[in-house]
Amino acid sequence: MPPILQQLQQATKMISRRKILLLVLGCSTISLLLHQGAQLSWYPKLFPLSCPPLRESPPRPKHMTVAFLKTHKTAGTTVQNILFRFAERHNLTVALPHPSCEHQFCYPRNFSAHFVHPATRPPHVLASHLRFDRAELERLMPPGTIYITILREPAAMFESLFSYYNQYCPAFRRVPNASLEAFLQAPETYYRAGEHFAMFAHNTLAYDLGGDNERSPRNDAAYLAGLIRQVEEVFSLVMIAEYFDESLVLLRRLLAWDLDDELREARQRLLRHCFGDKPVLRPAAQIRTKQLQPWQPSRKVDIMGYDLPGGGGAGPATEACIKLAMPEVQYSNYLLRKQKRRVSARARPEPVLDKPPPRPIRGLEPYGKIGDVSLHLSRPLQPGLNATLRDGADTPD
Ligand SMILES: Nc1ncnc2c1ncn2[C@@H]1O[C@H](COP(=O)(O)OS(=O)(=O)O)[C@@H](OP(=O)(O)O)[C@H]1O
Repeated sequence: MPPILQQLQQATKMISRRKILLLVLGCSTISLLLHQGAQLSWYPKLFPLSCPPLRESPPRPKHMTVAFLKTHKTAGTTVQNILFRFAERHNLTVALPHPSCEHQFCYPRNFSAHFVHPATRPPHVLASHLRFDRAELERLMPPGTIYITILREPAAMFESLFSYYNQYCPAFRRVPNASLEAFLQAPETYYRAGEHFAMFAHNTLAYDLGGDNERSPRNDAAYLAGLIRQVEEVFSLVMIAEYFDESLVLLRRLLAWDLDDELREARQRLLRHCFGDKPVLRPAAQIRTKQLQPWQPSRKVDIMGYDLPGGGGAGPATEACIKLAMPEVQYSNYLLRKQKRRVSARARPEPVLDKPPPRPIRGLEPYGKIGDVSLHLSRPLQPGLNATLRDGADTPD
């Protein structure tokens, strides 16, 4: 090949190598800018391509109809307390058991709408223990109700059931020295299917969810798969006790409730004004404030709680603390009394007055006084308002 041609070939090779090198450099720079550009202060000026800031979507309205299936020993009381207090604050009706059903809607019977106290129907919120029955709950709750439940890792849950229902469940009562180890070594020695409260010793979660706790997944995998499918179909959220905080975040989002501030405020008030910075756990017998004594499943099991310093004493500050800290059984009773009064106030006919009432004096006590409201308000009272105001100042039994 003539030398000129050889030189030309070499020059072409050099140019292509340079081109490839430049191309590679160019690509790397663009890629670096695209991936790291956000951290470089000059990036937005060079590439004004970033998306416009997302416009904040308007807040969703709070969802006000909720049925929470409170399963046993799964941290459900905490959720129930949140729901009860939310309901009271928003003047919602809470479905509560008829007194003959105690505080668990006649558990272990299948839930029936007949178990609900008439003064608490139709409800917005339901959050007490019951055995799930979809058709009956749908008969009771308004259309559009969101269903929620909570589960817990079964071994921890069983341990909790064993100690709590030790004297309640016959299978546990038979175990010598109330020993969990002895029970676990030979459960069939102590367990009799079909006995009252037998479900606390065998597949409690399946039973609470309305399933058959005697069907073993080992012999009947299809049954269990079907039950799980039903649960997934009905419940919009299945909370998990081991992920309680995360579950609360999901609950709050699902219902569009703004719980953060309320929970933080309640906690601070409890610590600062009610129990002090280091609340002391006490056995129920040592809790002098009756409304704060937790419910005891038997004399042999001591469920602990908290007491107000000096047993509380009278006054609005004590009442506010009691309302915040009251365990669920007393709180259910308190809500029931309040809702019964609301219903009877609604049913009461307006009094027929011979003489018209004295004209209200404008400018005098514009906000009225609890217990003396009707004299000083410039507008006539709505039926039931007197009762509502008094309810706010009510002290539970
Ligand atoms: N936030 C949170 N996270 C995880 N675990 C929690 C929480 N709150 C309560 N608990 C534990 O739940 C057990 C009580 O459950 P319940 O409230 O459902 O009990 S009950 O069925 O109403 O009696 C009970 O379990 P044990 O202590 O193992 O008995 C509580 O300690």
